Amino acid sequence: MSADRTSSAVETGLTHLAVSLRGVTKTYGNGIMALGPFDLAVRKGEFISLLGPSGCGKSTVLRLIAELSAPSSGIVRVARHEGEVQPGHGIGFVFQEPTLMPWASVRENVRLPLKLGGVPKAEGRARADAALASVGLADFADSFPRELSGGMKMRVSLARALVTDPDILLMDEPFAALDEITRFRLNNDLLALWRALGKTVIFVTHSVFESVYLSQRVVVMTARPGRIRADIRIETVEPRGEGFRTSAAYSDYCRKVSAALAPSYAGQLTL
Ligand SMILES: Nc1ncnc2c1ncn2[C@@H]1O[C@H](COP(=O)(O)OP(=O)(O)OP(=O)(O)O)[C@@H](O)[C@H]1O
Repeated sequence: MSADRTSSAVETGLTHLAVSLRGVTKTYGNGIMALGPFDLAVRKGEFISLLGPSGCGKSTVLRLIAELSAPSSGIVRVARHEGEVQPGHGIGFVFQEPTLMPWASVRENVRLPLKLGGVPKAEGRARADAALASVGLADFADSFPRELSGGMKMRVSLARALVTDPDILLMDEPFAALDEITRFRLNNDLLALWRALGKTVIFVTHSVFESVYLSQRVVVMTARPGRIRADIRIETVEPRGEGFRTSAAYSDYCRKVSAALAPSYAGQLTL
């Protein structure tokens, strides 16, 4: 079966949902069964994290949603705007590596998706500058990637994903390579952006702490083939900030998520 994608949210039956995966499996050409059966429903505007052991299929889930890969069985549905025709159009993807073009300015890196989409240059530059401003890099549009820190490069990557104004942001371990202070700052900035822009975010991470801090729901997966082991709602006073990181509720959620991730280690987690 192939992904089921039609041109409007009403037709896909996804009135309140941004993404729906039902009975989805994925077996790669080499015979590895990466996923499933896997079921997931993500509400519009929701921030969820996928957490699970290495190789359990987290990136595979993102690739299926972005239509970079087709399911072996089951149905993948993604809500679309009326009139949206190109696959992946309403989706922004951020990877662990910023993958910037070293020869191009920051502005031109961010403008790339618009350039590929045929948006006129002046409009593209204005939109790239606005996206850069939204991630705090208004003053770096004319810089080159080699002049930026790791955290700033990741901000550029985020701006490039946001520049097309996607409804859904897929983030595959975006902050894993950054030092902890930079990571915490980017966590807070991402939350502020999410609150301001109302995007649906599906965030892959290996970090229990990061998943609990960021998400409204943490979806814990089993080892390959990945299935859902636990779906844990994180409820706290919003907007959450640094106070949440040091709260008893945060520690309790981290323990709960760790217990779901690796039941045998749960008792050893000290915070
Ligand atoms: N294109 C591919 N061809 C063959 N096997 C693949 C392909 N992509 C992924 N796999 C395999 O499928 C499994 C799931 O991979 P995936 O990258 O989705 O896991 P993951 O949970 O994101 O892993 P990690 O946490 O290590 O990044 C792994 O065993 C991987 O080796």
